Amino acid sequence: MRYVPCAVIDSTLREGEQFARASFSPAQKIQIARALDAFGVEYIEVTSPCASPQSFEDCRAIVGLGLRAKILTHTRCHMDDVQRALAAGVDGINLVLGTSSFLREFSHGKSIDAVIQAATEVITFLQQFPVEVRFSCEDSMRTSIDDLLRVYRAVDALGVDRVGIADTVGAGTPRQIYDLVSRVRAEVQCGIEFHGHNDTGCAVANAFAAWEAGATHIDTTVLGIGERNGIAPLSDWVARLHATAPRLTAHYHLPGLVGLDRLVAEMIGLEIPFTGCVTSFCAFTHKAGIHTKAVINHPQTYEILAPEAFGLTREILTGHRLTGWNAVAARGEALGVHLCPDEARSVARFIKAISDRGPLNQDQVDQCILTMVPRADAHPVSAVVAESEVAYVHSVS
Ligand SMILES: CC(=O)SCCNC(=O)CCNC(=O)[C@H](O)C(C)(C)COP(=O)(O)OP(=O)(O)OC[C@H]1O[C@@H](n2cnc3c(N)ncnc32)[C@H](O)[C@@H]1OP(=O)(O)O
Ligand SMILES: O=C(O)CCC(=O)C(=O)O
Ligand SMILES: [Zn+2]
Repeated sequence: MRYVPCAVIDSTLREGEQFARASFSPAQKIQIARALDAFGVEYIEVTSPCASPQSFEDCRAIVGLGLRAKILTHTRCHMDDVQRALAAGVDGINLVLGTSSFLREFSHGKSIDAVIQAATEVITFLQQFPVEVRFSCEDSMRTSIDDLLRVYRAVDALGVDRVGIADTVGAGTPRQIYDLVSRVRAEVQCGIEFHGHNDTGCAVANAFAAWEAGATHIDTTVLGIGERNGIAPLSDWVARLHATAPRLTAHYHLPGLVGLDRLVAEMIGLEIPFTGCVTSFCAFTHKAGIHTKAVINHPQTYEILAPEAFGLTREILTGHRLTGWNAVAARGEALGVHLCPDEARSVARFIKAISDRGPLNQDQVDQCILTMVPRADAHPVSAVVAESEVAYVHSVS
């Protein structure tokens, strides 16, 4: 299958600012924008300059950095908002207007005809300016397909650069997203941006399905931060794409991902989630003996991504009751100690027995190997683990 490229629109500085714990200072926004640009995202979306006086200043300051990434801002479909966006000097404006009956009734009160009228007024006005224009139907997944296609056809005919499909409440399944994007793909000439929330755990899968169906742009945020529990995390999206088509991630500075996640995690005062595909502390950590034996022989047995591609290294844990002699022997080699299989088995049995009382750290495991191996033949530790030995190993810090 031939995969087509897909641009990332990173919205850490817009959707991410809507995260409960986010409140970025101007300096932090600039740090994030520079780090995203160094990583190589194609677009950076920032909060509407209408949100507050500082939001306008921050938007202008980010535009003024002269980054390679295009700077977009996200505004309501309203003349005042887009005029403010133009004044901030952005490269593009991501217009949004809700089309589901929920939002038409309880948010802005407009009919679909009125939505198209508002879109026409704003998009026509923007065409005098050298800015990219995208029009998104907020809550697309809960909008009737007829209404949705009417709006997309109308704005496509007006010449927008992209339409946006927004799964605003994470309602969609990958199959539904695939079907919807395919329908839209068949109707419009312009690009298609997908923005998917993670309320039901499908954000990355849905983004992937959108791309497979013809979406040209995918929205992400660092760590997935956003309203409620957020959207597709940049690292996870890149991991997914890299595993499928590494040539499509070749232009990104992949080793920059972990620094980006750490930067934002520190700013919001949270840990990088252990579920993070690339950047979690355990993304490349192998534990159980069956796994570690095979990984030592050939990492791809239990790795779909190579940690080296992301500037990271794999870790083999040996100090626990699930360990195996192959992992112990490999650790011995790393310490410059050659263990024959029987010696490694003896040490592994010893580690298993004592780690039934709790895991050992690396120093403790190394002490087991270094202190027991010379004795392994003479006093196999297979039979009984002496209390004194247990105490000794536990006391090694
Ligand atoms: C799903 C999403 O994440 S969409 C993006 C969300 N982003 C934001 O909300 C940005 C931050 N927001 C803000 O700073 C403020 O809400 C502002 C400046 C945009 C508007 O503030 P206010 O004028 O005080 O209005 P408020 O926030 O109470 O309500 C939103 C207004 O926008 C209207 N509105 C909502 N969506 C849209 C839209 N897409 N296009 C045009 N108008 C809209 C609502 O009907 C309401 O209008 P009203 O003033 O006639 O009641
Ligand atoms: O503009 C868009 O496409 C998305 C807006 C948004 O954040 C959402 O609908 O969740
Ligand atoms: Zn959103």
